[in-house]
Parts: sequence; C-alpha cells; structure tokens
Amino acid sequence: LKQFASLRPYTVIVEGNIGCGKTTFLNYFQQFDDVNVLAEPVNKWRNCNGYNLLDKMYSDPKKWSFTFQSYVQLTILQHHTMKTGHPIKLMERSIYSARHCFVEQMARNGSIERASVSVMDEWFKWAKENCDLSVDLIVYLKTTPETAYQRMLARNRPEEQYVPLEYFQDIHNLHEEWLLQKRFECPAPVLIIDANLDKSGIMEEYSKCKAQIFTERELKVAL
Ligand SMILES: Cc1cc2cn([C@H]3C[C@H](O)[C@@H](CO)O3)c(=O)nc2[nH]1
Repeated sequence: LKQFASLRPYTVIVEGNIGCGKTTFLNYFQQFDDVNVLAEPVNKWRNCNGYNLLDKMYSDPKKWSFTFQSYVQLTILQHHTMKTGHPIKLMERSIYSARHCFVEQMARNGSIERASVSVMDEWFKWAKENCDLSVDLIVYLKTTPETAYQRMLARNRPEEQYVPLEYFQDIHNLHEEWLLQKRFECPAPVLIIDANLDKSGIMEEYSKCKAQIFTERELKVAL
C-alpha cells in the first residue's frame, strides 16, 4: 500500500470565491520544484473550439449554464486524473466545488434544471467509481463577499463585469455550507486561510500553509 500511496501525489485543492486570491496563492507555490500547480483552465472555457462559453454563461445563464458546467466538469476531471512526476499536486478548485458551489448555485437560481443536474451527477458518480479523485487537503481562502467582489472588479475580466455582488454572497454562502457546515461531501480536511489579509500579511499565512503541506506530505509517505 505504501508504494501506491507514494505513487499518487499528495493532492491539495485550493477553494474560495471568485476573486478571493487563488491565483496569488498558486503563484507563491510555483516556486517549489516539488509542487505541480494546476490552475483553472479558464482559457479553455473562454475558447472551446472557438466558443467563449464563460461569456455565454454570464450573458445568458439559463441557456448556457449547463453547457458551461459540463465543460468545466470535463476539464477539471482532466486535472484530477493528470499524471504528475511531482510529489505534490496543487489544483485550483475541483470537481467537488464545481458541483457543491457553482452547479448548486445555478440549480438554486434556476439557471440549470434539476434534470440536467441529475445528468451531471451521473457523470460525477461514474468518475468517482472509475478515476482516483481523492484529495488530501482542502485550502479554503476565506474572504468576505465584498472583498472578493472588489478584487474581481479590480482584475477586470470582461466576462465578469456584470456579475452582481449578490452572486458573490451566494457563492460565499455555498462555500461555507460545504467546507464549514459540511452540508455536502467534503473529501479532505479543511485548512482555512484568512484571505482578507493584504499582500504582506497573506505571505505569512502562505508560508505557514506551505510548511503544513510539506510536513503532511512527508508524514503520508512515511506511513
Ligand atoms: C470548478 C469550477 C470553477 C468554476 C469557475 N466558474 C467561473 C467563476 C469565474 O467567473 C470564472 C473563473 O473562475 O469561472 C464557474 O462558473 N464555475 C466553476 N466551476
């Protein structure tokens, strides 16, 4: 079992609201050779055979949310199953937040029909039975919806320019329901980082988080 345990990389997923600072967090970990960083494939979502599905989803949610989330599920599954030569895999978001935060939100606000959600759940169930989707640690970059919203505006991604603050409140609440209240399946222990901190303060948090990840990786292999 030990050699199999060491075969699968120590897998960490970074979760949090739009604009919570995930890219900054991932960039910090790019510096370590032992870590394979897999950022969200946003550019695939903006150009799927020439279609900008991200823009379509925000422009006409009822028509395009299911299409968009179906493609997200494929591309994020590709990250979960991607082989890596590194001892640690660090993924931006996951198939879990796809379902429990974003798809759930779209089902609740009527952008995706429950019948369509059930089709996605069948794919999810098959994927769990046929792929290794295990995760060792969830890093939750916790912010306030207002902070996340302001950072999104500052980043100024064209497709997101009309996303309202209440959407950030909804997505924030679903992360809290999932990761803290454990209302949906939570596949690993959760490490909460106060992502409201500014750049200098946050570096201290990242350094502590790095120490914990590297230590736990060693423990896992030693077992
Ligand atoms: C896993 C997952 C990531 C993800 C991102 N998004 C949106 C939020 C942001 O506007 C953009 C990039 O994260 O894509 C989404 O609607 N559904 C998602 N599901």
